[in-house]
Amino acid sequence: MEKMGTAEPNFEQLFEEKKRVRNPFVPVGALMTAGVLTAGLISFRRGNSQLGQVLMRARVVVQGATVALMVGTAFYYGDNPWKKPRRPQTVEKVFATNNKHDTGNANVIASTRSQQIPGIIGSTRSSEDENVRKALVQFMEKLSAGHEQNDQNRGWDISSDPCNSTWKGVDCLGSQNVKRIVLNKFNLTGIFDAASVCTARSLLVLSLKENNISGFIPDEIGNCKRLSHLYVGGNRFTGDIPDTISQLRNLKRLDISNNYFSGELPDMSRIPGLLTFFAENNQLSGAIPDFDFYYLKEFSVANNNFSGPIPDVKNKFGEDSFTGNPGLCGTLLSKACPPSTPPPKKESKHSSADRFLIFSGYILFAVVVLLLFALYLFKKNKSKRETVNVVKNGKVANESKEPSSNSSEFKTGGHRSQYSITSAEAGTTSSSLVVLPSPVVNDLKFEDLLRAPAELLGRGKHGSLYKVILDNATILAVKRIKDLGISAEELKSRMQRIDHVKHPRVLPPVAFYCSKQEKLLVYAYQQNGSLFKLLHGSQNGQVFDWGSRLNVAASIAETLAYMHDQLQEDGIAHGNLKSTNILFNNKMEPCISEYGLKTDALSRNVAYSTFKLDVYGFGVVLLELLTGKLVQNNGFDLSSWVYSVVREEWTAEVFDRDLISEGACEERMVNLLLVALKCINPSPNERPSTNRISAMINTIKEDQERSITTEP
Ligand SMILES: Nc1ncnc2c1ncn2[C@@H]1O[C@H](COP(=O)(O)OP(=O)(O)OP(=O)(O)O)[C@@H](O)[C@H]1O
Repeated sequence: MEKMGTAEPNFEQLFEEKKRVRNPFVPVGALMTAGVLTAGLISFRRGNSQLGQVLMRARVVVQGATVALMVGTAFYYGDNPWKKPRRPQTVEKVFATNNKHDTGNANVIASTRSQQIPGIIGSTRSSEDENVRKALVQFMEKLSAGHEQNDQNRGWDISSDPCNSTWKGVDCLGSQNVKRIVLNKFNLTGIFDAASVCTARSLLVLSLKENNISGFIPDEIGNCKRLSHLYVGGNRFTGDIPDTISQLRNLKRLDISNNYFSGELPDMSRIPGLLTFFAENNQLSGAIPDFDFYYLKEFSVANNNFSGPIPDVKNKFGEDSFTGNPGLCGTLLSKACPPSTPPPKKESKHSSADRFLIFSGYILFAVVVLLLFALYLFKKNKSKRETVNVVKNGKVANESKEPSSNSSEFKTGGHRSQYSITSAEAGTTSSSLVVLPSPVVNDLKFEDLLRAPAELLGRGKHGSLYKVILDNATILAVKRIKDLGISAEELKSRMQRIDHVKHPRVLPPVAFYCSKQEKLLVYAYQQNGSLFKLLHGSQNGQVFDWGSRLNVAASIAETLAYMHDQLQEDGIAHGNLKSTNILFNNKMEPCISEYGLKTDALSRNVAYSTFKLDVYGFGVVLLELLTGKLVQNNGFDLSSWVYSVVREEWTAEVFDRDLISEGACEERMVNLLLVALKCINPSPNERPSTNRISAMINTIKEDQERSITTEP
């Protein structure tokens, strides 16, 4: 069930725009300055000295500043006049029409993207094509600068179609858009015009290995949003690796080895699912930044100038990956790190103006917090005087003697009645809240939950879900379960078992509460929403492409297989797997939520069938990914529709039209469909194990990867 609740960011914001700025305190600082100054001015002008009214006014102004802040932040994520280019722009922007693609303006991007879908807007599509062609020719001219033998640019000619002719190194992989550019050992001696090449927004693979290309990698590389493979190893690149590289959320393989890159690496942990990182033989320095070592398969930073401790590589990489960095220490290199030396600090890359804004941001932030705190104390005192807490039939209600506009403003728990628990219960059972070890909350009290305002997000068949904001601004999702049917002790051991198994892609409960009247499960709130929302919510013209869907399928299959393996003996399956229970964490990685809530798996037979139910649920998720259609009636409607279409041999009709327009490979989609059909087999015994499913999907993924990396 997907309804109500706060508006979630759209796909574009999540995947692309959101990460453009590293420090939001720059706009925050400036806007708060404006807000607080305006507050002061208003109060001063009206000559009002009553603390309450001044505070009230400040509050209004702060709210205004917050709105301005949101607008300002959106503005900042686009073309922000404060955001000065960090590094010299090596490539001038040539085509005015293309420049608008680089503005970061979501609307412009959305409209230009829709133009890329063949057949939607015919005439704009051809002018778009022409722009891409021009930009690509420009890219090649700059790459091959000064080489006579490169004339005719290896068939890269504005008058011909890159997908239909003789453009060397270009491949559209059966679609109408450029997907792969492989120019390895082309004796290229020019510079890398990322702004131009990234005009081809469908580009998945860019390989420039073993040439003599020099200069920087320009910031505009961040515009190649769909890039999954970037190989620039074996050139003469200099300068630092641009921060924008960490905006390439689809990047799987990155090779920058054997160049002259220097400076510090950006935060690579922001690229979820990076499989390869080769940076050996450069002059990179500073600490090795965070990587998602859980997923990395190949990694080397050997022969650079890195310093500080080697991060936890989860036993996946050995000494070879780190040798040749005299400043590095750690057990891998048999060189103990000095206990008191903190890891070298990253030097701030902000300009002094930025630093000033950040600093004033912090100060003003503190001032605003103090003001709000004073306001809070003032209101608390006031309400003590004016409000009587009346307990009726065990429910708490607020009754104001003198209802006023001011007092009503402070009844923030407007939705609270839906969530509130009898005061008698609150008073006697607070010790029953079990808080599991987690970085999300460490000292959560039952009273904190009761006190916090709650917003109903949805009412599913297993209960209701509330978004709860604690006093310290931590946001939680509290599931109020109906008919749990097990004792507090059983729930406790089940939750602790799930927590103990720990998989980074399973959202563990952070706390739970179980009494006769109430069963609550508390999770960290995931701002990025669910797979359901991504597939069926408003995407504002954004693309959830085949590669991303396949990654979600593979990742969930792998996670489910692990959980089933670990919890087989305990008989704990998920029990209610569906797209609303697949949530995206802050790195946009898909995570399984509400694992183990279905609690009727008590006998071996029932447990077995619950595991098979998970397989069915996963099959329906696969069908949703492939068809883009809504699930109703527990997936039964969707699976019977798919069966009927497949039986009549209209297989292509099954697939989401967005996938077809994107040019996704039909053979691989059919293969995934076959896996889905196996999973939804009406006979549970015929359904494959999750290990088998994961292996089958990985084969499709490898096949996909091979197809885009194989050189033409
Ligand atoms: N931890 C969370 N953070 C953010 N959103 C969440 C979280 N857990 C669930 N949601 C979302 O809140 C909405 C309501 O969740 P709820 O679990 O009530 O729905 P459901 O999965 O359809 O119900 P049920 O699990 O009872 O069948 C869903 O859209 C779900 O994706």
